[in-house]
Amino acid sequence: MKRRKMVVAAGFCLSFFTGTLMNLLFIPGFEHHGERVHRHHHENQKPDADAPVGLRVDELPPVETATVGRLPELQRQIRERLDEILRYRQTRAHWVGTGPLERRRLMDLEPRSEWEVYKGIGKNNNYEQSQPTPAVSIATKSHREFTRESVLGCSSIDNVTNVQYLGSGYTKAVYKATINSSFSVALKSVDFGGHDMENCVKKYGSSTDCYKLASFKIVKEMTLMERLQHPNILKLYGYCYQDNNDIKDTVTAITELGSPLEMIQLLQTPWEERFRICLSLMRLLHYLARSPLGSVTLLDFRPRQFVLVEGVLKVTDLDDASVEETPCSLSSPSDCLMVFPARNFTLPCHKGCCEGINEKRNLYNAYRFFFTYLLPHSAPSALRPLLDKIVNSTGELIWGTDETLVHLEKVLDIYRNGQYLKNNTQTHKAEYKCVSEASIAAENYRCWPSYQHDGCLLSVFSVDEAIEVCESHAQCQAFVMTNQSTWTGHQLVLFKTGAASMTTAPGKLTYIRLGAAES
Ligand SMILES: Nc1ncnc2c1ncn2[C@@H]1O[C@H](COP(=O)(O)OP(=O)(O)OP(=O)(O)O)[C@@H](O)[C@H]1O
Repeated sequence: MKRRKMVVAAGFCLSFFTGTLMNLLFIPGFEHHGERVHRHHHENQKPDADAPVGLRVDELPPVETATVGRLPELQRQIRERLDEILRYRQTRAHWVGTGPLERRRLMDLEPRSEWEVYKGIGKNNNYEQSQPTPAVSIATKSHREFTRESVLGCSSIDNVTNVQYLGSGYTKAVYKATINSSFSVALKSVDFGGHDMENCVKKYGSSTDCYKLASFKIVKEMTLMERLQHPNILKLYGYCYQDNNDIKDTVTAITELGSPLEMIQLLQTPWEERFRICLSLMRLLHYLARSPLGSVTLLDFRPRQFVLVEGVLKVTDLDDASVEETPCSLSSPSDCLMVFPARNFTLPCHKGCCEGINEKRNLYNAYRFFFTYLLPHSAPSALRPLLDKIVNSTGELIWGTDETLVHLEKVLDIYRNGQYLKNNTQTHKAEYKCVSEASIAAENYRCWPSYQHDGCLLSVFSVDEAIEVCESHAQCQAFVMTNQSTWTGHQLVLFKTGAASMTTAPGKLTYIRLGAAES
């Protein structure tokens, strides 16, 4: 009990700290740059920078400090957000899971007052009492075992260590924390000092209600994480409701931990890794186009909405996801106009809805934020025509997610099987001597794009490809076939300027260019 209070206090301090940090870091124009189409948008949502023309976007009224008579409006917004969450939870047609959160959900949806329904959403107090989290076993279990068997709750985050601030956006603050000294998670909560809370309190003067509105974004995100199960959607491990000093029932989502996507850094990583990100993204969009909840669009598609987990791209920010179809009438073609900064598209109106608008918006955003930068750049030359076709077809919205994914999977297949290599009939200029169980300790040189900062570590399909690479580098006199491989099964090879520092190394093979210094 005492410890819980301390954690609550710590949580409050963290929120305060984040808020202060965000205030210090606030730069005008920091807001969103994704487009937005949503019938329930209102002034407490993030501002639209390039919302599509012709689609229904509410006007954002100026922020006012006068709060008198405005609370019913705030209540309406809370109600709308709650209704949206309930819609996601009530879509039973494609019901997939039977996890503990969902079992709680069925109990939670018994008709009660609005406040009770709110408090019931995702609240796991009963679950915690009936099935205490086996804290001791956490240390010995893998993520998969761990999350399949248990849902994390307040008791799991009571004694977290290594708490580190990861980032924050308009509404939420995210921290990295270690549970039981062994299991790293991300903790997401409402940022008390964030723009969302600050603007709302300024306008409506009720921190309790503003918190409720903001926390529904986290509840929506948790609901979607639970309903949309896919390897490229961040896993929800659990959640905790606890009383804060001022506000009752503050919610913390406990999710899989990732690392923020740094586009500049990505441009410097090997093509194979960048291709992996694009393929992960496409697999995600393919799933979202026909998800159990319908066709889901990510209204805010900036790279910062995604994180990397062991090289795999996963979406983390789902509070701007929407399954709403855009209504249209045949007499008004502009209803289905999608406006992006560089170009516009008009989609067909079919049975009162803009056909495939959610899927197409995701695809074009994948093109403009990811594919153009990450796909063709420094790809194996034999794959360039295929990759260019993928980039062009998504940029023109010629293909849907099905076809785009088929083409990306085909690229993966060609790459995995080494079919991108030129016919190996060509003879190599030099002869190489193979020394088994050996490696070269020093004699490194730098190359680009290397998997290692201070050496030339590249992935190859075969020894022949390694020889080709070595012959294309003026410094290369030897190379070590390591026993490590990349996600495609390609082998990692360390290229060297010589073999003077050769040592015994089980499992590794060293190739020395004949005529190179060996002593
Ligand atoms: N699971 C995670 N692992 C690592 N970092 C994360 C994780 N979730 C979020 N982040 C980081 O925290 C930041 C804020 O999280 P999030 O996007 O959910 O907040 P938000 O308030 O909805 O932000 P936005 O204004 O972009 O919508 C993200 O940009 C991301 O860099």
